[in-house]
Amino acid sequence: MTTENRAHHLHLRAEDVGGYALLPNSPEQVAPIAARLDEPTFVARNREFETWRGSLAGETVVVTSTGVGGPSTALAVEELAALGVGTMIRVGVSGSMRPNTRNGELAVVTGAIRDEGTTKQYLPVEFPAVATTDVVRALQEAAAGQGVPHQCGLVHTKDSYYGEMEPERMPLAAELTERLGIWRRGGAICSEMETAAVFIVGSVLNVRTGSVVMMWSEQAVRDGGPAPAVEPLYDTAVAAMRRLVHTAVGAGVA
Ligand SMILES: O=P(O)(O)O[C@H]1O[C@H](CO)[C@@H](O)[C@H]1O
Ligand SMILES: O=c1cc[nH]c(=O)[nH]1
Repeated sequence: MTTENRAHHLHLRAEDVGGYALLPNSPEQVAPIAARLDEPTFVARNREFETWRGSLAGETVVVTSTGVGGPSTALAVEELAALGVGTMIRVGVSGSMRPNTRNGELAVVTGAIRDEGTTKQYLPVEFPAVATTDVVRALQEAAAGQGVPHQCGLVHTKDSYYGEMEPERMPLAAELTERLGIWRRGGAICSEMETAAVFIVGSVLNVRTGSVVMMWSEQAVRDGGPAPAVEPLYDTAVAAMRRLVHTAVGAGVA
């Protein structure tokens, strides 16, 4: 905490947050997600961390950007948890690892392959990075309820975007390519850069966590074509959070 009782990196105070957080990656994604909450208000910005606050069924929900990758995501989860947030959902974009995935399909993530460095400073690799069951269920029900095509499964979390996109360019080309093949054969459905940190830091701090990521099809990634529309992703994440809030306050799901 800073001298003004603000979290060191997020610049938030305990009274700024409630029990729930949605975690996109980029500051530009925060306001559009917060616009789906009641009474969205800008709260703070420092470095890559921008936070807006709103509410669902009268409960405070914050939307905070995590920045790219494990280190900054771990900071965000740590500081939000210290301020009292107990439920967090990552909301992002990923590259599909399955040939028949449609461009823009969602992945409701059940677990993450820890092919990154941050979480190894929390728990040994034998410890699984898994989502919390009721958050997974809320995300599945929200996607189904909105008619959004989705798959449920494992995500690959890595540190090097270009190591995934252009492994052949790297000195470690053979190893990177082999490992990507291994994750595919093991059943990974897509690849991104933050979910393992959300799940592992969440486990250590006793936070409920989930992750929903939109998948670029392999062809769209290869073509560098336009990104699929993110509205179904944002709608699904907010609808899932609404379900979790309604369950907690004992109201029916709207
Ligand atoms: O679309 P977002 O959520 O930023 O996430 C994906 O895109 C970034 C790389 O371009 C990585 O952070 C990866 O996880
Ligand atoms: O393929 C992709 C697309 C988005 N983000 C990633 O990390 N990988």
